[in-house]
Amino acid sequence: MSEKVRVMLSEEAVDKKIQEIGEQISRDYEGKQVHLVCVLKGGSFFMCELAKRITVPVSLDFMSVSSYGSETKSSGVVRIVKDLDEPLKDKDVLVVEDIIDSGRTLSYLLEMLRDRGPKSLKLCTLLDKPERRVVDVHVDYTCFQIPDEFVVGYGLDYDQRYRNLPYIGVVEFEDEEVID
Ligand SMILES: O=P(O)(O)OC[C@H]1O[C@H](OP(=O)(O)OP(=O)(O)O)[C@H](O)[C@@H]1O
Ligand code: HPA
Ligand SMILES: [Mg+2]
Repeated sequence: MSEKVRVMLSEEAVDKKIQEIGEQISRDYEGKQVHLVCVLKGGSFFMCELAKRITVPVSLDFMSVSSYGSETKSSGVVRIVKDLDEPLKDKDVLVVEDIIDSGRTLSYLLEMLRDRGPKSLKLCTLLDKPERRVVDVHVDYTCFQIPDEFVVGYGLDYDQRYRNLPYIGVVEFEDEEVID
């Protein structure tokens, strides 16, 4: 089997939308400092691009939770692999994710972060696959709603590969040509 990636959202389309969302966040948080919480690894590319486009003061922190392993669907088990360095008490926290799929990861995470006493807690995602939702999650900022296809690029992986693609694509599998 060989793989190729079909483009779903071009680099230009993604960049343009991140700029728009960055401007919207800058307006909504005017006069405040926004504390971005990146969910590793998937959220890292989006978080960096988004942070560059926010014009109010920004601070950053990172956490890592694991729910998928090398599978293409959620196991439903969410495990904290790396916790945040800083407390969230009285901060205006914006969680930054690459994708909301079943909603299991974020519903678990938001509940846990809310217990830490942030002044406000909002969620921003690059991609949302509403058809796949199993657990309800309120998303404050969504760049793109996409159909139920397994996507890669801009931080999203297939078995840890393709995160570095500067666009969103779909991996297509093809049979190798048989050479005799
Ligand atoms: O809505 P859900 O069904 O819970 O799926 C979304 C989560 O799954 C992926 O992370 P993954 O656990 O694969 O880790 P990664 O970010 O390191 O790739 C993705 O980055 C989201 O965090
Ligand atoms: O479509 C996806 N691609 C990569 N990782 C994911 N995690 C949940 N959904 C996806
Ligand atoms: Mg992943």
